[in-house]
Amino acid sequence: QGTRLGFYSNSCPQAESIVASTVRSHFQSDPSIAPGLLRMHFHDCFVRGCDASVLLSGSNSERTSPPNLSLKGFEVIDDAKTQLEAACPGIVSCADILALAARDSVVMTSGLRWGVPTGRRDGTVSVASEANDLPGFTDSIDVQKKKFSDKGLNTQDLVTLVGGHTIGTTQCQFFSYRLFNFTSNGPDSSINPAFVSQLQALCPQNGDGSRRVGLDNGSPNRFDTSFFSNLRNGRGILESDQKLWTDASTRTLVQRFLGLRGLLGLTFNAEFGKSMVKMGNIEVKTGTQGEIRKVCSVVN
Ligand code: HEM
Ligand SMILES: [Ca+2]
Ligand SMILES: [Ca+2]
Repeated sequence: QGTRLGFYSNSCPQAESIVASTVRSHFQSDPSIAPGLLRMHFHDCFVRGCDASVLLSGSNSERTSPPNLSLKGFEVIDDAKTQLEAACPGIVSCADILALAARDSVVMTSGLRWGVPTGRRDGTVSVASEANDLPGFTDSIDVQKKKFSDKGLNTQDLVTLVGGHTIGTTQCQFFSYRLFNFTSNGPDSSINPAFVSQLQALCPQNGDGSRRVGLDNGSPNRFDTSFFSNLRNGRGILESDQKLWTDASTRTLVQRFLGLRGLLGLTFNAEFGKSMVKMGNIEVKTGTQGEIRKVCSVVN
């Protein structure tokens, strides 16, 4: 693939521990950085590969595109980078810092640890319109599958990785349209009726669209299978999430994560690491491609 475990073991042996301690200390003062960093790595990898293009600032950069406006955790990456430049100048890429920080974020929320292959190099281009490669919350399962397969990820990777919504929050504006006049008969019928009223109370019509609600209403701070149980119970928050249950082709995978009788079980936390390694290798730059940025928000 071009990346490998322990790429920095000789050139910067403290690299992984510096990232881990930085993530831990920020997490202790603000736990919301864990879902923030996981989502940021996904948004990086789906646009020009995992090359830290998402971190570049500028008037027409990816950061200015709608799905990236609510990304969180840039200051964590900058903090880790500052420490790494002091310890091993010019060695550790921003793309690797982000990949490691995403893994450490899952560990902080009680997920299973996986080894992150490293050796990514940083890109020099970031274009807002390319964020179109990212899936949207109204996308059908066919479109979600297509956007993942375009990046070399299969249907199992899709269901597994969207399971990242077991932590973190969404703003009301991304799902409140499901609660009121979704059809002429009212709310989206795939939402459990008892849950509709709870969500209406959290996100009233004409209320503050930037208010935040847990994507996994059962355990928003814990990396577990509760997100998949919710889908089974009509308690998915995003339209795209609930469709993983309403569509037969992805429902079986959700059922396998839930260990439902008669199906070959799949262990979510173990599969998550495997799919993250695949996602983390999307179109990576290695060797002499790209550069090692000195500051993660600007090219050298
Ligand atoms: C069909 C694919 C996906 C769609 C449509 C989607 C959409 C969204 C949306 C709309 C939000 C709310 C953003 C906000 O309100 O700020 C969100 C949050 C989040 N997404 Fe996804 N997502 C998808 C896949 C993924 C994947 C593959 C991962 C990670 C592996 C991921 C990780 C997260 C996390 C952790 C959050 C919470 C962010 C926070 O609390 O700051 N998502 N996603
Ligand atoms: Ca990228
Ligand atoms: Ca959870």
